[in-house]
Amino acid sequence: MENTLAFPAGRPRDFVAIGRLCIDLNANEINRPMEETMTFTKYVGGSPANICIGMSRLGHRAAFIGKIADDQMGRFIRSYLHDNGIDTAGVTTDRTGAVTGLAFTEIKSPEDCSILMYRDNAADLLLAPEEVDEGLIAESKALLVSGTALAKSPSREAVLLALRYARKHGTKVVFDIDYRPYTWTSPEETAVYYHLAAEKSDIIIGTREEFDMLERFDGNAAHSDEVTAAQWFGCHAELVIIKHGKDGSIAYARDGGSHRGAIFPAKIVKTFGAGDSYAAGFLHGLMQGWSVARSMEYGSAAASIVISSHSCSDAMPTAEQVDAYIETSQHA
Ligand SMILES: Nc1ncnc2c1ncn2[C@@H]1O[C@H](COP(=O)(O)OP(=O)(O)OP(=O)(O)O)[C@@H](O)[C@H]1O
Ligand SMILES: O=C(O)C[C@@H](O)[C@H](O)C(=O)CO
Repeated sequence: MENTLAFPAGRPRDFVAIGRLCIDLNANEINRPMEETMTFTKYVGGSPANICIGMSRLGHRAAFIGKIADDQMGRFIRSYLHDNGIDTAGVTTDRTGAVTGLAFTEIKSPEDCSILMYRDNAADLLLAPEEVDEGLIAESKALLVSGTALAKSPSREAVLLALRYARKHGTKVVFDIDYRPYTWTSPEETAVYYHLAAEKSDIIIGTREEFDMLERFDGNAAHSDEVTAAQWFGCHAELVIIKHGKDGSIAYARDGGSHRGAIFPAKIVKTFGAGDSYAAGFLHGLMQGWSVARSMEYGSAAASIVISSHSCSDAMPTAEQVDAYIETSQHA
């Protein structure tokens, strides 16, 4: 299954992400409920932030468009992005007293993990359309849109404007559906706004459940991956990737090709972070011009590295780490 995606050439930046910047507080006392957890380790979090950090770790010139709180957590996030080589010129600071979203993670067992979200008055959802830098998008080969940023205004309008800029400048749009129920008011609202983004996207990545959210009004009652792919090829999509957890992933191309990606073995600490690291590894491969199958393999290896780690952002691997993981796994 060949990679026919033609990312625009000759641009100063490879990748720009728009959306959530938050803080992960991952339980240190794992394999127990959060009621029994007394200490946490702080990491930068937020799905698009994790993916952007992953892309930068893999050697890409990356930037972020978002909003942080005017407090210690906001300053920590900005410093971390900067220290990881990410251009933060597009990250604005809220001046209204908004706070940083917190993601408390509970690791009851390697397979039983959950996230307790504190998202009231989160700064990231206050990103306004006039704060979206058209030049950042025009100068980038790809724009990553993370679905949760569509959950509330004015972030919703900011994302829709970013999509317009991307289409105007030929910047490839990657829509990571990223459904997090805590921010939405209803599944119907979610489906309507997800649709507006998916219709303008070149690559759509999501789990089966996330596509079901997106396609709520589209009659895919059988939850068919093939029906999902065909629907989005009718819009702008060139690639549709459906993630299936430990059962791997499947990719469909507009030209009719498809490929089922396997997983790599992992000494799982926690399962979350798999999607973000998979997306970073997969997009890295596509932007290198690799085949879809090899890109999926890279994403899967990156995912296994991150789910074998305590953090998401901190654990995002370099290309050398992914290469070594693949090499070791193939000889195991
Ligand atoms: N238990 C596992 N073992 C090995 N690889 C896994 C496992 N779970 C997920 N992966 C890999 O990560 C990819 C994405 O995982 P998943 O389908 O859970 O996405 P997600 O739900 O978006 O992840 P997240 O939990 O970060 O939200 C899978 O397609 C697979 O390649
Ligand atoms: O995206 C979120 O809000 C949660 C993330 O911060 C966390 O790292 C995670 O769940 C990654 O998938």
